Amino acid sequence: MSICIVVIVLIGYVMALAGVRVIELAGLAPAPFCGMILADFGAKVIRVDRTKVAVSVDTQARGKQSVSLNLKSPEGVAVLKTLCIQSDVVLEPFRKGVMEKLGLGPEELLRENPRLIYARLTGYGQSGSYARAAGHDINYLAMSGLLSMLGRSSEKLYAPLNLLADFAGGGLTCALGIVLALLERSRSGQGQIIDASMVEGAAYLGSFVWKSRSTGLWNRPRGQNLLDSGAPFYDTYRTADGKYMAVGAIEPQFYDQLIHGLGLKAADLPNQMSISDWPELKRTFTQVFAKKTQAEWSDIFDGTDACVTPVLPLDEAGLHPHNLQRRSFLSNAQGEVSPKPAPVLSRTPAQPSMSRDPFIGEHTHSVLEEYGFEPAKIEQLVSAGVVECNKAKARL
Ligand SMILES: C[C@H](CCC[C@@H](C)[C@H]1CC[C@H]2[C@@H]3[C@H](O)C[C@@H]4C[C@H](O)CC[C@]4(C)[C@H]3C[C@H](O)[C@]12C)C(=O)SCCNC(=O)CCNC(=O)[C@H](O)C(C)(C)COP(=O)(O)OP(=O)(O)OC[C@H]1O[C@@H](n2cnc3c(N)ncnc32)[C@H](O)[C@@H]1OP(=O)(O)O
Repeated sequence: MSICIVVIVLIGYVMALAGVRVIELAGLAPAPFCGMILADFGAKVIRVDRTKVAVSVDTQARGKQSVSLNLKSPEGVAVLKTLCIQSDVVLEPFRKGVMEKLGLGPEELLRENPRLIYARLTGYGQSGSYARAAGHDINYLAMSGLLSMLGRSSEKLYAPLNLLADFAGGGLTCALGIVLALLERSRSGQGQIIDASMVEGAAYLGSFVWKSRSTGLWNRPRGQNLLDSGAPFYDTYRTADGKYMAVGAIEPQFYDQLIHGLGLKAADLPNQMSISDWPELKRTFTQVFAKKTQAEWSDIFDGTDACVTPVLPLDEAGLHPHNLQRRSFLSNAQGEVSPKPAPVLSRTPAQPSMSRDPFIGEHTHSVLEEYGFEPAKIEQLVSAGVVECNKAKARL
């Protein structure tokens, strides 16, 4: 309690998710992101790691605590139950059926804690013939329909990193589900189960594509439409120094500014929306952009409405004046740079931890004590190999 007061005094406000207790079972990429979002906005997130593992693959552990627990032992299962009974959210990233096999399915846990929000983040969801199949982002994106639209004309399909299914359709969508369930619980007093399928999350993210098909926006083959790199005014261009500019000059008034900035004359060019002329116009833009460096083009287009921006590599994004002004990126105690949590809430913005990520099992002892385990019981669990405690000092 006193620590809580000190924190509030230091930061001056209570974060949106303060007081929310989350148990995150360690997973690959989407669930760790979901847990990090919740931690950034004030939730207490305890990641449950396996025992006998030295290094975590969780690169999104900001603000989390780590408990190292062997769920293959009945005592380990009992410990997890105790943690979940006193928590608001459990987040599990396993294949369908894994939690039930451990005796930790939603029926068991909700029976013991009816206020629990039981979030299940999987690729294919909890039902359907693929529910138990292994998969990764690219598979989920493929099944969502969206991957078929990603890629340039006459090139093969391309998954844009593992951003769309794992993180947008997966971790972020699951976090939305958790926040919605918390909001609803404040009225009903009841928890519920969240079935977050990355196929469906990614598909939902693409609602614009589905619902704009009748407009003709996607009528042409892949890579030849307005927003899929078909249009010359919505694409990237290489500059004289091998860097790139991004062009998004869709509306006529912005397109005029693009043409002006490029030093071209509208009268010498085909109409902006003459699709048959797009390949030729693209060649013209390509030649023009290749004549100046990225910095020179930025000077020309900065301060205009041409919708032209430099394509920044990760290590330059945080140094751009606009991003610096908004402090869009942060640097933690290790000097590691990463994006600040978004969006920004006016009264209670996220206050991400600046500390290093937890070592596996670093908080086993303190968390178990906090959740009511006597020191002698903790020692017994350690001796039996049910939990592992990793003393941070030994690692420094
Ligand atoms: C494209 C992305 C994935 C990218 C991941 C990469 C970023 C990383 C993958 C490997 C990493 C590298 C590697 O670790 C080596 C280095 C380590 C170093 O520390 C860092 C550098 C590394 C090079 C490192 C770098 C990177 O981190 C990597 C390259 C994705 O798409 S992620 C999305 C995947 N899909 C899902 O999450 C959907 C839902 N889940 C599933 O479908 C399955 O879980 C999945 C992912 C298919 C895995 O299936 P698997 O058979 O392995 O597991 P499950 O069936 O779910 O069962 C889990 C079993 O584990 C037991 N268990 C869980 N917790 C505990 C515990 N505490 N104690 C005991 N046992 C536990 C559980 O009971 C299950 O057991 P059973 O099988 O017996 O039922």
